[in-house]
Parts: sequence; C-alpha cells; structure tokens
Amino acid sequence: MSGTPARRAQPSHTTAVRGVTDFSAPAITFDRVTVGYGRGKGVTHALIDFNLRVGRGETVALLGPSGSGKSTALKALAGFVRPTSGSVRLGSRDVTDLPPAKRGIGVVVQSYALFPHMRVADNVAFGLRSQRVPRAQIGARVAEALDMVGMSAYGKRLPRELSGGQQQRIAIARALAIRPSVLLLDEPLAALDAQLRESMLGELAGLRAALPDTAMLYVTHDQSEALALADRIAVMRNSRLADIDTAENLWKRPPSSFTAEFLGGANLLPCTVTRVIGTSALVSIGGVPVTATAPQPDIGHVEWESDLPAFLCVRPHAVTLTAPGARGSFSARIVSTVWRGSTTRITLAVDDFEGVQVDADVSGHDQRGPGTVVGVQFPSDGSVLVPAT
Ligand SMILES: Nc1ncnc2c1ncn2[C@@H]1O[C@H](COP(=O)(O)OP(=O)(O)OP(=O)(O)O)[C@@H](O)[C@H]1O
Repeated sequence: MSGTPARRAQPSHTTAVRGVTDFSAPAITFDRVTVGYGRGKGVTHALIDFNLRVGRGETVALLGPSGSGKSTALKALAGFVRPTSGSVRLGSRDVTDLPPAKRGIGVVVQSYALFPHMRVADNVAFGLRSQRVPRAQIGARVAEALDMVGMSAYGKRLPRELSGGQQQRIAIARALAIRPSVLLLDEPLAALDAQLRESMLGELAGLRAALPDTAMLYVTHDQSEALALADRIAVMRNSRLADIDTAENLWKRPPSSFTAEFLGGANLLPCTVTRVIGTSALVSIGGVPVTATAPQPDIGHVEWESDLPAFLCVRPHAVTLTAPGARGSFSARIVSTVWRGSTTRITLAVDDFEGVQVDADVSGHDQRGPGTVVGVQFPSDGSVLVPAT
C-alpha cells in the first residue's frame, strides 16, 4: 500500500521556474494572518490563520468562491485593513503597521479607480508624485509605463474618452509606474466582456514575462485566468487557505474534492479503495472494479488504505462513451445533451451509480438524444483518486 499525500495549505514556496527567476527569495509573506470585520459578537472573520509565501518574480493566483476571503487577503497586504493578529512582510520588512502609501505596492482593482478629472498621463503620474519622484523624471517614467501597456498615444485623454479595456490598461500602467516589486491585481478583468478578457489575459501574460522580478498576487474566481497566469494557485475556502500547489498539480492531482470541483468542474464518483501499488489503484464503484491513478506526492498525510472511502475524479473530457455492453463499460442512459460548438456536453445516469450523474464532453455535435443507452468507461490515466475528507 502506498502513502499518498494531499498537499494542503502548506506555507511553502515553489521550486518551479519561469525563465531564470529564483522564486525562493520571498517577496510576500503572510504569517498566520487573521482579519475580522466588526466587533464583539458581530465580528466576521474574513481571513483566518492565513499563511502564504510568494517568491520574487512569482505569480500566485488566489482562487475561491465569493466571500472566501480573497480580497481581504489583498487588502491586508496593501494596508487597507489591519490584521487582528499575525503579520505581513514584503521581502524581509514587516509592513503590518505601515500605511498603504509607504508599502510601495502596485494595486489594480476591478473598477479601474482612475481619477475622472485627470488626464491619462496625470493618472499614471499620481503614484510617482506621492512618492516625491523628481519632476524631471516623471515624464519618462509615465512614458515607460504607458508603453508597457501599449497606450503611449493616449496620455492626453480623459478616462471617459477610453473604452473599459483601455481604462484597465491605464490602471495597470499607473500601478507599474512606481516600479513596484509587488503587484496586486484584484479581479482586474472582471468588468470586461468575454472577448476583451481573453485578449487582456494574453497581455497580462506578456507583462508578467516582461517583469521577471515582480511578484504578483492575482485575485480571481475564474479558474481559467488562474490556470493561464499563475505559477501557483492558492485555493481559498471559508476564510482559510484550502490547498496550494502549481496549477498543473492542482488540476491533474487535486488534493481535495473541493479543489477538484472548483478548478474546472470534475466528476467525483464515490468509490472504495481496494488496493494501491505505486501509482496504480484498484477501486470499487458500486461493487464494480475500476483501475485508476493514485497520485504520488511529495508531502503526504493520506494513506490509501483498503476499504478507505475516496472519490474518483474524472474530468468530463476523459470520460469515454462506448457501445452498450462493451467490455469494461458501465451501462448508462443519456439524460441531456448540450452542444457547445467544438464539443457536446452529455449528462449521463449510470445504472450502477445511485444519485450521481456523470458529465462527458465528446467532440463535435453529438446527435444522440435523451434516453439513448450507451456504455461509459473511465480510462485509468484520466481517473485520479481524491481523498474523501
Ligand atoms: N468591510 C467589511 N465589513 C464587514 N464584512 C466584510 C467587509 N468586507 C468583506 N466582508 C466579509 O468578509 C468575507 C470575505 O470577503 P472578501 O471580500 O474578502 O471575499 P472574496 O473572496 O474577495 O469575495 P468576492 O469574490 O465576492 O469578491 C465575506 O463574508 C464578506 O461579506
């Protein structure tokens, strides 16, 4: 039997590298940070015992449902709320008691927050003037920041003369003008339409590559943004850090059912572990044996023991439909189909599974209607064990 860990809520830093950046030097540290809003019995604990380290040049996405504490973590770092307990550090400097303007952090929020009466260049210069950067240098720094976001030609415009995407670019330029070592982005694309969001995502990825020493903390509840931009993803749940790891590890080997579901939807099939040898697991779903992959982790506190209840996590694209009665298949009936352009999402009721429907994504425009009987297979390389707790 092999021990299999879920990597969970460890205040760790990654050894992965983007280019030649050394993430091991901490740029941001949250050390057991708790934040409460209100007092006495009415207090809301928006962040509880929160630990996180972000390395120099690293991008970490804070991902989680609405109200899970993501923005509060950012505010604690930026200095907009004071932790009830714990500390925040930038590099080796404890900034817990420092006012926001003295922290030297670039902040970009969803609503752009540009000064409406100021021209673009003055908006971008704002942080530089607050930092008393010599007047002679301001013009060049503003030009440099506008150039980074492709908005050099717009310095004389007022914010109301720009589109939403352009305003957000100016907000990013304003944050970059102070050459921050830490950039905080709070849902920066949430106010933009889907197409613009997609192109801005590409631009943010380019910006990230152009700023190899800047640590970024990126709040989102959109898993595709987190997967596209982050070196690591920290998943928040109920004011706490639930799981943290590289985007790839969390996607391929989710350490919890919550993260499996939150990061892009997953079929979570209740199963019982029969045995695990190396990375090969034999499990039972409703008495039917199925082979799967057991994640082999580097940190571990889950032992895959026989008879342990667990989940089999199968992404919809990994579910295979066969002819009814095909060898190794479960018998199922199509409940509904939704055509999504390049794929069709088929929802299935499987005879041996009580109360659990299975989603399958098949390529093209599948014409099979509700009630059609099919076979369903869960290929072992697309089925991974997830702890039930
Ligand atoms: N100023 C405030 N006063 C009282 N409670 C607050 C305040 N700001 C946030 N909260 C509460 O703290 C909790 C965490 O809020 P936070 O904004 O950090 O969540 P979030 O994960 O960023 O959510 P969203 O994705 O909706 O922005 C929520 O329950 C929220 O209602």
